Amino acid sequence: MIPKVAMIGGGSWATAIIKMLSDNFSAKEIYWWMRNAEAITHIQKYKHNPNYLSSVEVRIPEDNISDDIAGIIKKADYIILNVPAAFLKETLSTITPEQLKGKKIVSAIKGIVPDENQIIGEFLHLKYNIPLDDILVISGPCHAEEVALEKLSYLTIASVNVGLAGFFANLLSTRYIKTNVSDDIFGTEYAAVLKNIYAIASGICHGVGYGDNFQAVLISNAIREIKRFVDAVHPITRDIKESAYLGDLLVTAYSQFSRNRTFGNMIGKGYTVKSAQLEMNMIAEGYYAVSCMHHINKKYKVDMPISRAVYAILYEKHSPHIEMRLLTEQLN
Ligand SMILES: NC(=O)c1ccc[n+]([C@@H]2O[C@H](COP(=O)([O-])OP(=O)(O)OC[C@H]3O[C@@H](n4cnc5c(N)ncnc54)[C@H](O)[C@@H]3O)[C@@H](O)[C@H]2O)c1
Ligand SMILES: O=P(O)(O)OC[C@H](O)CO
Repeated sequence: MIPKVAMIGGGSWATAIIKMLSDNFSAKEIYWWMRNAEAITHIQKYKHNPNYLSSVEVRIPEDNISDDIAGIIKKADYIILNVPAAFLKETLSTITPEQLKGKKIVSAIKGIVPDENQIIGEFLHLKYNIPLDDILVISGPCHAEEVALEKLSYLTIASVNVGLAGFFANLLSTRYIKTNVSDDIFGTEYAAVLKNIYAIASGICHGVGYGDNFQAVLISNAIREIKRFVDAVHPITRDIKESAYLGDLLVTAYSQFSRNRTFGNMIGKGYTVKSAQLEMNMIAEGYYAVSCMHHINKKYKVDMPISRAVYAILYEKHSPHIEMRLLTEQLN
């Protein structure tokens, strides 16, 4: 049977994954939901997303693109969730567990559901009764902008059902996309959430004037912070140096394309949170994630000085200069 894959979300990562699915040679039907009706009309007419990665040619049938989320979900057996975590509940607000029953749900989101303080897999399992065996996670290191340029990139597909992860990985592989499979769904998700926070820290440091030497210290402390946290939440044997953990942290903390780093840089340079957000047409997930992590870590009590400093700057209005100066005393 030909797999039917639906993309939920119209941003840059959604556009990049649509490109991968289209460039992959195996037979499949692709459906695409986005909330912006004007963008849909534009894509149907001109074959390009007007708002994100507009150089990417969209080669799916016009009728397969719609703003009717229930209709799109009904047609597909693989549903890729790809809106920022802050909007996931709102996006799925009209969808019932019954409508998702029997479908494989793939999270391309790197964030935490606000209020629930749950990673996406947990949220899908608890709120929509999706069996863990039917949940998959797509992780990087991979930036949408480089996918658009067909720069060689590696993805990790995680699921407790590694056979399913392997099958789905084969739908994404192309000349420029290589895929790995992992069974560490919780560690992969949490590491992806945390690295956005450390990329904000990296941007703040750059913004207040620290150089590459200190940034290297910050990031080597950040990977240890990630390891402490994922080991506390889901203690299995894992190599934190694998690309899905360390690689994802490095690309987000150093890349010119990173929204989180760009956002942090603006905060370091003195922008308020609101003005930095207005300046960017894109979402820095780490801003929302650091607040959720602050609450989640009340339970685990893991030592996370970098995450705590970012929270203090973004949510308690502490001075980036002072907070980063205090942080330097805690790193090694
Ligand atoms: N861009 C990347 O390179 C990349 C890579 C890996 C993972 N991700 C993850 O993919 C997810 C989607 O991010 P993105 O990069 O595509 O986002 P983006 O910043 O490119 O686009 C923003 C998206 O948010 C949507 N949006 C904005 N306001 C909304 C609202 N009120 N309600 C519903 N939707 C709204 C927009 O329609 C658009 O789809 C995030 O979790 C991100 O961490 C992104
Ligand atoms: O790299 P950023 O900061 O654009 O974040 C988006 C995704 O989380 C990348 O993995």
